[in-house]
Amino acid sequence: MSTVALKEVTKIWPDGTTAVDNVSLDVQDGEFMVLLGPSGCGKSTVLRMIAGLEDPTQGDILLNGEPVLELPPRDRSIAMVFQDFALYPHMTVSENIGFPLKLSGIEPTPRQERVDAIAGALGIGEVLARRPSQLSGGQRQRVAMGRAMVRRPGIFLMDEPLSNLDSGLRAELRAEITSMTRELGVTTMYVTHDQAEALTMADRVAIMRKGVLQDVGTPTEVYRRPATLYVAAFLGSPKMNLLEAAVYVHLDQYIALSFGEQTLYMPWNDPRARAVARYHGERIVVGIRAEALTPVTPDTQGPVFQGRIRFLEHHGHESLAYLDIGATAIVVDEMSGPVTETRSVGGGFRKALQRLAGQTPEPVAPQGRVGVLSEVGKHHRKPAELAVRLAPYPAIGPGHPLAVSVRMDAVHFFDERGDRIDVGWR
Ligand SMILES: Nc1ncnc2c1ncn2[C@@H]1O[C@H](COP(=O)(O)OP(=O)(O)OP(=O)(O)O)[C@@H](O)[C@H]1O
Repeated sequence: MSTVALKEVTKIWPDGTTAVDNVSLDVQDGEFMVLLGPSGCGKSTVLRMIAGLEDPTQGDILLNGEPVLELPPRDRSIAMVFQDFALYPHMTVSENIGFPLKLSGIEPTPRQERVDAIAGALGIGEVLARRPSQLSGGQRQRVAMGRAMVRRPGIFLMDEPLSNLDSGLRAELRAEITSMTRELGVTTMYVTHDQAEALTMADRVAIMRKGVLQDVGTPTEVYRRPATLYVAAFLGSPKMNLLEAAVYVHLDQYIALSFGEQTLYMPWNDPRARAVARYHGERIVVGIRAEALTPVTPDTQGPVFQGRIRFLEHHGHESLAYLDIGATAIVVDEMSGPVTETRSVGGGFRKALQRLAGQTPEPVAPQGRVGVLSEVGKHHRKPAELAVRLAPYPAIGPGHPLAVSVRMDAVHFFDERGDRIDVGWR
């Protein structure tokens, strides 16, 4: 059995950089856990601390339930593969893979049997007699993995092992790595900044930003129900549409979400209504993926945006239309956090709120809190270009009006800090 547990682990470098900030994470026996996040978010530091190559500043690391911070790397039953792996150039593939076994004193015959088995599993059985210089990049990476796996470690750590390979080979090796680790039942932690890699390979994904763990879940969970605005913005292609909306509650009837020129209504019996109602008179971020938008005829009733196509992108199997709907988009900056807006849009919302307030006998637009989003979140704003999926090469083009219906049950809500509003949602 091999499990990994990080307990409130923090790593602060001597220059004061906080690379990992209070991260707690449990990896189950045999699980394939992917650490996902942009460059510099602390993924490699997490792996290196588990391997024993760095010490945490605070917190504890447990392997199989036992604290290991006092254990040197060689006693942790861990194998690690990096992006920049080094093979011994003067040794054959077979000797490279078998080298760790030789070091531990395993006799030539059982050693060769294990080398042959792992080389077969990795599809490099034919090149065992070659030297590294006679291999392709993909074959070399397989040899590096073979060398790491041959000692049958309890835990396998991989740090962007495919990033030097071309995209075809990456896809091929992805499938091989996951099937190999599952077959061997080895607990794996895999670092990548590539969301496609994460979503296709992982049993669970842990998403990091600036040292902070943002979300942990199965690929379906983090994609369908992102815990934070950051995760919502990071996952998916095209990116989730993130629109700023003013919330106005008509008690026991519905909640109006005003996007400036257009309004969507959430019925009061929607399970998320009470959570969203707490933001009455405030601005929130509404996330809508392209797949939750369906082109409809302009006179369609219900939750519909009326827009005009600003531009089209053709992707062969589909086209993406980007619609101007008179709304404001929130742009989450991946690395440095949300940045200050460059264009004032507060007036639009205030007007919208006033308009909404006019519809009710008791106007309540708490001005003090309207604007919190720009002050606290400091998100970057721009006119929204609503991404909508269309059939390939549609007959309509830029300037054409287009109405899209919104699947309200697939809409996400985030507060000004970027936290999901409907808690207890998974
Ligand atoms: N030895 C070091 N001394 C000081 N700062 C460091 C050191 N190693 C890493 N850092 C910093 O710690 C932060 C996290 O780095 P880390 O390598 O863990 O990120 P990462 O998510 O793995 O990035 P990448 O995908 O680019 O490898 C970064 O700000 C990095 O500059």
